Amino acid sequence: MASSPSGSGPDIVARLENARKIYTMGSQKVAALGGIDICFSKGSFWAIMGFSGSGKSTMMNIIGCLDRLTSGRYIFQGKDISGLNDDALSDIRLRHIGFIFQSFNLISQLSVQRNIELPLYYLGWDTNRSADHARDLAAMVGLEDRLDHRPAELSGGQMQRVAIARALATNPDLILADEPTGNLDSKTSRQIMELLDKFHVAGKTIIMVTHESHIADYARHRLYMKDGMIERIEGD
Ligand SMILES: Nc1ncnc2c1ncn2[C@@H]1O[C@H](COP(=O)(O)OP(=O)(O)OP(=O)(O)O)[C@@H](O)[C@H]1O
Repeated sequence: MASSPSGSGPDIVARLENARKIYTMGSQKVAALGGIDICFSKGSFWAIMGFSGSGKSTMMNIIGCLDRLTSGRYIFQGKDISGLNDDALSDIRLRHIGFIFQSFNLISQLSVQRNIELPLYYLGWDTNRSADHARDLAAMVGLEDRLDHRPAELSGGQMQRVAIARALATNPDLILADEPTGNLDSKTSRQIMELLDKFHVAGKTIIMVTHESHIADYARHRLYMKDGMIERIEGD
């Protein structure tokens, strides 16, 4: 089974159980997530869609360990991590999750190579080993001849390739992509999606938020959010 609201075992990367996130604004409460059950299997490729305010970012922030549930459980790699503190969550982010953002989020003062090496630096990798690995990753995304460039000297598509290489650097269990083609033209978007698809075919688990249905079509599962709930799931 590729995915389902229920499910357990080693083939599941991430699972939300009755996941609620309530924001309190004065006397008003907003259920950004209203009690969601969903499983993301290893090697699956998901697109999360839905209108503005439907809860997509909230769900990605929870899955990416950037925020905590108000109630319910978040099981990551078989472990309930709902109650972990900020340090433990940031350690999970560093070791197990790769992030790709619409605005690339590269460090402008650092070269392509140094940007890709950054998570390895935080993991304490030896300099030569991380330099070799960064060069291999740059080659995987077609940027082996841009290693010494700064982000400002790259096109948008090339910047997103650097971000993808950086997201892959630690060989994460999960890649989260937030509107990865939001700042790119249609041809470059296609190239970026083909690259992500290549990594999906190689076994990576990818969860992506997008507003664009032709981008969502690259995913094997499409999850539609509405008012903090899962409205429907399409795909095999
Ligand atoms: N920090 C916050 N404080 C209060 N309410 C919030 C907060 N973050 C989100 N919300 C509310 O939670 C609901 C879900 O927001 P969320 O950002 O998850 O939606 P979204 O689907 O990602 O929207 P968009 O497509 O516009 O990014 C919205 O009603 C929003 O106003």
